[in-house]
Amino acid sequence: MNILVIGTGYVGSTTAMVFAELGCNVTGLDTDEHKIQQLKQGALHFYEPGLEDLLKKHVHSGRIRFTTNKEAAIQGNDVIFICVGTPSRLDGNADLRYVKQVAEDIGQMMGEYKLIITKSTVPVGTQEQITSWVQAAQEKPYPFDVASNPEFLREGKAVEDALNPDRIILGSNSKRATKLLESLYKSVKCPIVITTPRTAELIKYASNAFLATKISYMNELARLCDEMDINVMEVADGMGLDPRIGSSFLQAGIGYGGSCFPKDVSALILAAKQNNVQLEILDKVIHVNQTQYAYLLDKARERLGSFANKKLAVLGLAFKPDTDDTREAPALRVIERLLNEQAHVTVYDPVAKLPNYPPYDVLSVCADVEEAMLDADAVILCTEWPVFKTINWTDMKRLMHQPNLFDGRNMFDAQDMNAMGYYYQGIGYGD
Ligand SMILES: NC(=O)c1ccc[n+]([C@@H]2O[C@H](COP(=O)([O-])OP(=O)(O)OC[C@H]3O[C@@H](n4cnc5c(N)ncnc54)[C@H](O)[C@@H]3O)[C@@H](O)[C@H]2O)c1
Ligand SMILES: O=c1ccn([C@@H]2O[C@H](COP(=O)(O)OP(=O)(O)O[C@H]3O[C@H](CO)[C@@H](O)[C@H](O)[C@H]3O)[C@@H](O)[C@H]2O)c(=O)[nH]1
Repeated sequence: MNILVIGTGYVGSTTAMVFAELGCNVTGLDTDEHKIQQLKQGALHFYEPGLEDLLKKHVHSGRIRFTTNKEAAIQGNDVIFICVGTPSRLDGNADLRYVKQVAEDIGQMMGEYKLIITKSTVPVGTQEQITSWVQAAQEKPYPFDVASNPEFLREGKAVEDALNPDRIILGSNSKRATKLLESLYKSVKCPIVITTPRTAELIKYASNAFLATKISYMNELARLCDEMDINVMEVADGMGLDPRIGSSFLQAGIGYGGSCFPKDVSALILAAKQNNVQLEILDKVIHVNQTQYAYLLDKARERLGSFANKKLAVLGLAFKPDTDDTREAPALRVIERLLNEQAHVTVYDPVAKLPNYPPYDVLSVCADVEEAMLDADAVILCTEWPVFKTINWTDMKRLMHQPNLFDGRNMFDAQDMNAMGYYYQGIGYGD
């Protein structure tokens, strides 16, 4: 089967790879000439373990090709996956301008039947909107279907998640589309849920919001654990053994970030408001998340007296390990606050770069952990990169001005760090 994937970011590139692995001929289309040039060489324009190797394999075998030529790409493929971004607008709603552009392009350029499938995360009702955008752009009424097939991959684990999904959600109200979609996914071994497009769209938001809720619940519980002198990780271990609760997403820390949870929780709250329903739990989920980084900084400020003229080393910029993505990363909020309070800030991340806009553009990422920690009054650890476990913390202590470690990801054992002479504070470790 010939497949067109529109948008070659995290989701688009991964989707292209999945269908090439399933034996389809895939075309990846993007408006960004630079990304397409890189992809044509088999080089990925973002960091995602394992994905580049698979892309290279399929680019070299000719299973995947990349282009910026919309017309040829749309006319040459009957199955089209929309994988463009749906960022937050200022009011918190999803910005559908890229999806609309793609729908209009398809409407204008199609010359025969197309199955249009939305993988981007889009609000309930978008399938109907896409249908009307395509129709409005058509010169002749060629037949088409629009289906919803939300994506559930995690950054850093995109290959694993996309090749072995927990479930495939197919939202379709056309028999022809459902049949085509089922045949596309026939060799994937996981439950396939066939439902309406609106239900599929809501399943995506409801899933992300639920996971975000688990995290904020644990983060709030961690604050209680600090007061009660209880280790929140032991509480999580005990809770997680109950299969009704499950052991994943119970890790307390400095809060969730990324390109999905923050925007999707806000978009769901707004969608509910527009339907006269207030999702009060989710309002609190956001509040806890937005104050969690400050909770860790309060502990650090208390210890140091103030941040003014102190040297603070921030370890980890990415919103989670194994990605270079810093969208909504808690580390950025930490850095901004520290700079506002006149601290000298150094930063180290093994992969991610600092944004090139204020206030971050005054800093640069250190070449190594040693450079970041030299003469530091404290370390604020924001991302649990495995490489931080391999640091020789005893040697590092000698480099520091004061051995204070504030661990926003609960990576280390408090007793071990204390034994090495560190003043150590995690989140929800007790005192
Ligand atoms: N990143 C994730 O882990 C993830 C996981 C599941 C779902 N999603 C959802 O999938 C969607 C895409 O996310 P992403 O992280 O891959 O986005 P991204 O920003 O990394 O990539 C989007 C790509 O679309 C391209 N694009 C924009 N307009 C275009 C157009 N008119 N024609 C062709 N290409 C165009 C951009 O140049 C960019 O390369 C979003 O809705 C997101 O919420 C993301
Ligand atoms: O117990 C936990 C688990 C995660 N996080 C944080 O939560 C954020 C999101 O992590 P994760 O969900 O692993 O990464 P994403 O790539 O954002 O993936 C989420 O968002 C994607 C985009 O919608 C979905 O496809 C995925 O299913 C969903 O997990 C990160 O900042 C993590 O540090 C915690 O603080 N504690």
